[in-house]
Amino acid sequence: MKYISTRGQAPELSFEEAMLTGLARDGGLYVPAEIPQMSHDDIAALSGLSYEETTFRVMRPFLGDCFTDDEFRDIIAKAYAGFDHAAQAPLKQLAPNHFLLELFHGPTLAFKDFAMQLIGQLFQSALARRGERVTIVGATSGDTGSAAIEAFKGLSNVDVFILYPHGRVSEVQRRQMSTPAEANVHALALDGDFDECQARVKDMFNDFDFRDGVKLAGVNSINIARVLAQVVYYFSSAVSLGAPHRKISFTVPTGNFGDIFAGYIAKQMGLPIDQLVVATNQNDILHRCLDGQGYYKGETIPSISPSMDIQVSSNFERALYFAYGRDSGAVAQLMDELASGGFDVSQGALQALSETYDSGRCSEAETLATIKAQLAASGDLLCPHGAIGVKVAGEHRNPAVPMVTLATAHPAKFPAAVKDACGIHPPLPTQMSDLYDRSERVTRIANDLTTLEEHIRKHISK
Ligand SMILES: Cc1ncc(COP(=O)(O)O)c(C=O)c1O
Ligand SMILES: N[C@@H](CCOP(=O)(O)O)C(=O)O
Repeated sequence: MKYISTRGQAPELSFEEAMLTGLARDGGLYVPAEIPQMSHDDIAALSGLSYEETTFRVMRPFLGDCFTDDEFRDIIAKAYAGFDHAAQAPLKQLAPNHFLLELFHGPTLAFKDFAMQLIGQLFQSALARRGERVTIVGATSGDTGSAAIEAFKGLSNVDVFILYPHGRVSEVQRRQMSTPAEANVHALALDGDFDECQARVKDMFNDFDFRDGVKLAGVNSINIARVLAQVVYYFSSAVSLGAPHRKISFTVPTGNFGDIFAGYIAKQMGLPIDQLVVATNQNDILHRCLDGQGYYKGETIPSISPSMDIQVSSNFERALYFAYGRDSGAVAQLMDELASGGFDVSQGALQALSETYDSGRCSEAETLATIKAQLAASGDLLCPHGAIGVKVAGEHRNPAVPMVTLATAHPAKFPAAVKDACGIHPPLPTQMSDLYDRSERVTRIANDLTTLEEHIRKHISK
């Protein structure tokens, strides 16, 4: 199994190499050269299996010969042992044929734990075998950072630096990043927005002296292993609702496009997905683009769903790569145009995108109203991101096809917005009930590449 860059100018890599590399050296993103197929019978055979066994069967073909079956099973078992629900990703019925996929039962209460816990184990195993160490640098609008810190804290062969936009994450998200005491994890509050955090991370990858000097690795969804781990819950949820014998639709609260792109891969593998609906907040660049208005960056407006306050949606590059028929030259050209403001999508590619994705947008007022209405209707308390999914799903779904909306975070991560919506202050689960009492360790830092690189060089373990 080989991985190739969306921009076509970087070496082909194995799964393990792609995972440890992060961004391709031509600035592109790795994708599988071929997408493994699961037959109708392979999918039917997932029925009744544990989440761990489903992970093994869905992900195994992507790994090639990088890990043995026994190693991979052991890694999966460790990754999902800390989830607080026996089903890891349980489904709840919200309304007839509308289901909520709860992805917030991991240690940091967001869907990021599914991939991050797994790649934390994969990194440890690969680095120990190779006798190597890496410096992980990540950008976060709140959830990737906390999940990465949780997964990698205390490891001797990894230093982790997480850039988050100062003042633009929830207090719970910030504290999850700033309170771990382990010396190998570092929360950096950048003077800028998420897009600037992500741009500086990509700048560091594109500065080869720095990249090679500190042995840079990435755990954002630029890392294909992150996305592949997220493919699994599309299979587990669809099968428990009757796939492959019937079609299932999904609505995904979307920002950096990693989660919904995992749904696209599941569909390409053979999962009978009817609709894949992109749900955006007021930062609706993806919705406008899928609506045929081109991909043009605007100002990011802070919202009550801060994790989705994104204009430069990194994985959209992967979606474009497939929509342009794997034309890496065309993708490279679009990404050049994006650097100077934006681009129009060709008619053919737009047609391909619209055959795969539907999209909708949810305003701030609609998000609040959905939290309140869902609580009244079914007793379920949604986080603002999940609420955006529920609202957009309601507008797009075909009532004859089961719709699964992804609940990407626990409401307790965004208590102020939830309280505003319905008057309830969702309590933190007991394992983190003292989060507000723990002391914080954050470095405020300028949005400047040289300053960041100096800071990282100075603080990596020697
Ligand atoms: C809670 C939450 N919901 C939705 C998203 C959007 O997911 P993606 O960036 O994979 O589109 C994020 C951020 O990634 C998030 O943290
Ligand atoms: N919403 C994300 C943004 C980064 O996304 P990623 O999937 O590329 O890591 C966050 O919470 O940080």
